[in-house]
Amino acid sequence: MTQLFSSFINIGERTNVTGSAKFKRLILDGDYETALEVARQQVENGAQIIDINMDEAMLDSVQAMQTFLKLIASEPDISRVPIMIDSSKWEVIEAGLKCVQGKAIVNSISLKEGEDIFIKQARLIRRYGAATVVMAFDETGQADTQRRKVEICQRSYKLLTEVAGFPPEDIIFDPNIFAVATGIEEHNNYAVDFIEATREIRQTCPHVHVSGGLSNISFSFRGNNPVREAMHSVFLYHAIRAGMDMAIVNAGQLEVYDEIPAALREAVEDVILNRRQDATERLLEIAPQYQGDGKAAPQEDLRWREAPVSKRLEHALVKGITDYIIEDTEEARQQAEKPLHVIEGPLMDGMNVVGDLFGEGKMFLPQVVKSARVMKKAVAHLQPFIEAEKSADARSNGKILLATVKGDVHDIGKNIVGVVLQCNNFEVVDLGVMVPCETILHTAREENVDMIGLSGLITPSLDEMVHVAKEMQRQQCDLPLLIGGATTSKAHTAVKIEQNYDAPVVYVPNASRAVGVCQKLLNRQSRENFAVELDREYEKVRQQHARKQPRSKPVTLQHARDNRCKLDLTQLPSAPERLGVVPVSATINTLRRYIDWTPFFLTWSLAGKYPRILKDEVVGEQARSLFEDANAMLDRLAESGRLTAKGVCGVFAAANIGDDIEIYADGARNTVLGVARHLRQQTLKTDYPNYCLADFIAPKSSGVEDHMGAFAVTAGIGEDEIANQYREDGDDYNAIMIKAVADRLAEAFAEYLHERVRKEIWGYAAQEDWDNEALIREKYQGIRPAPGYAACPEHTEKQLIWDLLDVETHTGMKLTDNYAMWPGASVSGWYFAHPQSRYFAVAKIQQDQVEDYAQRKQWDITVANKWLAPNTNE
Ligand SMILES: C[S@@+](CC[C@H](N)C(=O)[O-])C[C@H]1O[C@@H](n2cnc3c(N)ncnc32)[C@H](O)[C@@H]1O
Repeated sequence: MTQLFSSFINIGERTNVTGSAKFKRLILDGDYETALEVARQQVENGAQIIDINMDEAMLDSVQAMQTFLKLIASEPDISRVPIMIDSSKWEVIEAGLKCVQGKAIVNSISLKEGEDIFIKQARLIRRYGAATVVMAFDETGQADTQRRKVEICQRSYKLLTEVAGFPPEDIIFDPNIFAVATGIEEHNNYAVDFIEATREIRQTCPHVHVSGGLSNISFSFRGNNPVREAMHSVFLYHAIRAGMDMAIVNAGQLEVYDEIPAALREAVEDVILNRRQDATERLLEIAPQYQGDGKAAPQEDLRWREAPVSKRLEHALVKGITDYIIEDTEEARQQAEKPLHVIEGPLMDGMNVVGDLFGEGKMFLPQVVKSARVMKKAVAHLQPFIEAEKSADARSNGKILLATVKGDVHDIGKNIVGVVLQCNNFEVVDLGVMVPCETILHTAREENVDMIGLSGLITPSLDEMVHVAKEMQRQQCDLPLLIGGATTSKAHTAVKIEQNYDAPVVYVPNASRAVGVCQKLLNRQSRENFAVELDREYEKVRQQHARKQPRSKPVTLQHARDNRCKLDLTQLPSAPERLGVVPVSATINTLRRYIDWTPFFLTWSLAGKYPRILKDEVVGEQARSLFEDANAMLDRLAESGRLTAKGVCGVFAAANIGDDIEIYADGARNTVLGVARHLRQQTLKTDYPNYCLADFIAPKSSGVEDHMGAFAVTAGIGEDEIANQYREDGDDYNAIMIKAVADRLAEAFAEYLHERVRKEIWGYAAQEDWDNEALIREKYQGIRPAPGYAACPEHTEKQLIWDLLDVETHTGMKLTDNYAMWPGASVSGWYFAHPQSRYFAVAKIQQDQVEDYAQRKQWDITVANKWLAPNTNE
C-alpha cells in the first residue's frame, strides 16, 4: 500500500447514506445508476479513495453494499481508486470485502468489543488483503485526550502486528476528530489532542497512516461554510505536518490555507491550536462577517417584507420572527376597524396555519412555542388599545384552567400544553404548581372556565387527582376534567378517576392531543358525542384491567425473603476516604459537561438519541436549533450567575437488618442516625433473587463493616424567578427552556457528584475514567437509586435523606406535603457501591408486606396503604 500514500489522500465522503441525504434517497429508491454518478463525480473531483456506507435502518445493507460494489467494479474510471467499505456492522463489511476486486480498505475496526473480536476481524481482513481503519476506541469508550488516543493506538498496533500478523503499512489509525469551539471548555483542546496524538502515533507506530473525518472539527459553525472551510484548511495544515496523511473530506469544499483572509485565519488558528482563552468568543464574533460569499455579510432574505401586512404577520408567526412584529401589528391595527379585529383576523389566521402545520407534523413543538412568543408580543401591543376602547375581551375558543396538583412542583409538561392551547386561541388560566383542590375549584368558578386540566409528575399526585375529581362531583361541578403528566395513564384515568366524576374525564397523553380534545369538549353537540365515545372506551379499558391476569405469581413475603440476593462479602467496596456529610457546589460550566441531552429533546417532543438526533433527517434541523438555544442559555446562565447549583452528600457506616438498613453516626457504629426501610420484590422468581435494596449492604450479623451513601442536589435555585420573568415578557419559549435546561443540569449534577463520590469522597473506584457517554450508560460500579423510582418507590423515605444530610440547611431544597422536591430541578437518592448492586422494580407487593412495612415505619395500616398504593394497585 505504501505507494498509495506517498502524499496526502482525500477520501470522498458523498457515497455515504448516513452523511448524504441525496445519496440515501437514491439508494432507497433503488436508483443505482444515479448513485454511481455520485461516485464518479467524487473521483473526478479528486477523491483518491471513496468511502461507501449503506448503514440505514430501512435498507438491507448487505444487499445494498454488494449491489453497489459490483456496479462499481464494472466502471473502470471509478474502480481505479481504492474502495473504503464503511459500516458499523461486521456482516456488511465482510459482504463488501467479497465484492471488491482491487485493494479494499475496511472502515473500521476497534477494541470496542475487546481484543478477541478485534484480532479475529483483523485476521479476516488480512485474508482479503485489505487495509483497515482502526478507530481510537476501546472497551471504555472513544478516546478524547491525547494520552488515550495514543495509548489505544499503540495497544492496537501491538495486537495487529504481533498477534494478527497485520502489515503495519495497511493500518490507518483514526484518532477521532471532535468539534472545537463548542462553548464547552473541555472541548477547546480537542484539535491539539488530535494533532499531538498523530505526531506521537506516527513516531511510535512505524509505517502506519493517520486519518480522520474532517467535517466534525467545525460542527459548531454549521451554516457558515466559509468559516467551516477555513477551519478545515487550518486544521489540515497543522495535522498534516504532524503526520496525518489521509482525511475523509469534501474535496470541493476546502479553502486554500493561504487564501483565507488574514483576520479569519488568525482567529481560526487560535481556536484550532487552543492559543487563547477567549479564542471561541473571538471567532464567534467575527464569523458572521464571512458568512455567504466569504467576503461580506449576507443580506437577510427580506422579500417577505414586501407582502401585505396579513401575510407578513403569518410569516412572522410561522417562522417565529419577533423582529418586526410590533411594527406590523401596529400597521394592521391602523388598517383595522377595531384593534380586536387584528387578533381575530390576521393573527388568528396565522396561528391557524401554525396549528395546521403542527397537526400535520410539518412543524415541531419548539417552533410552535416560538410562534406563541410572537403572538404574545403582538397581543401585548394591542392590549392597551383594546382596553382604551373598553371593548369586550377577544372572543377565545374557550377558557381552560391548568394546575399542577398539590404536593407536586413539576410544570414543564403543563406549561407546554398551556402554550399550545393559547396558540389555538384558548384562554389559559394557569395556577402554577402545588395548587390545592380548593383553589382549583374556587378559581374555576370565579373565572367561569370551560374546563379544568390537572397535571402531576410523581405518583402521589395520582391520588390528589382522584381527590379533585371526587370534590368536583361533591360540589356538583360539571366541567370536563383533563388529566395529564408523566405518571398518569389512560388505565389510571379510567379505573381510578373517571368513575368518580359524572362529567367527561379525559386522559391527554401529550400537548399535541390537547387541542383536539379541548375543541371536542367545547361544543355542546360534539361534547356529548365525545362523552359517549369516552364512556365506551374507558369502560373497555376497565374491563381489560379487571380481566388482566397478574403477570407473575405472587409469593409470600417470607418466601421472597428466603430468596434474597446473597451478597458476596469478599467484594465489598473499600472503606470511605471520608465519612459524614459533605456539602458540594458546582459551576454551570462544570455541570454542562455531564449533561445527558437525549431527555432534553424528548421534553420538546423530539424523539431520537443525542448526538444522532442533530443529524436526523426529519427533526435534525429543529434539534440543532433547540440545541443551540439551550447552549446559548447555558452560556448566559454561566455568565450571569442567576442559576445556582447546590448539593450535599454523605457516606455512612451501615448494616443490613432484614429489609432495613441501619445507618450510623460514625465508624464506631454505636449511634444509629436513622433506618432506611426498603421494599422487596414479591413475585415468583425462578432464575433471579427477589431483590430488595437492603440486600446490597452486608448483614449486621456477618460482623463485616459496610457503608452506604446518600445525596441531594439541585440546579434550580433561581429557576422560578428566571422563568417568571420570561413569562412576564411574553416569552414562554425561554420560560420552558430555562426549566428544561435546569432539569438537565440537576441530572448532570447527580452524575457529576456520583463520579466524585466514587473517585474521591468514598473513593472505591479512584482509578475509573469514563467519558460522558459511558457515565450516561451507567458503566461504573454502584448505583444511586432515587426514592420514588422503581427500586424504592415509596416517597416518604426522602425525609430520611433530608435528615441525614440536613439537606435544607445545605442546599435550600425542600420537600412538599407529598414529598416532591422543591425546586423542581432536583435529584436525591442513595448510593450503593457493591458490584452486585443493580436497579430493579419492586413492582406488585402483597398485603403481608404492606403490614410488615407499616409496622417497621410505625404507621397505621391506612397510611401504609396510601403510600404503597402504586405498588398494591399495579
Ligand atoms: C432517570 S435517569 C437519570 C439520568 C439520565 N442520564 C438523565 O440525565 O436524565 C436514571 C436515574 O434514575 C434513577 N433510577 C433509574 N431506575 C431506577 C430504579 N429502578 N430504582 C431506583 N432508581 C432508579 C437512578 O437515580 C438513575 O441514576
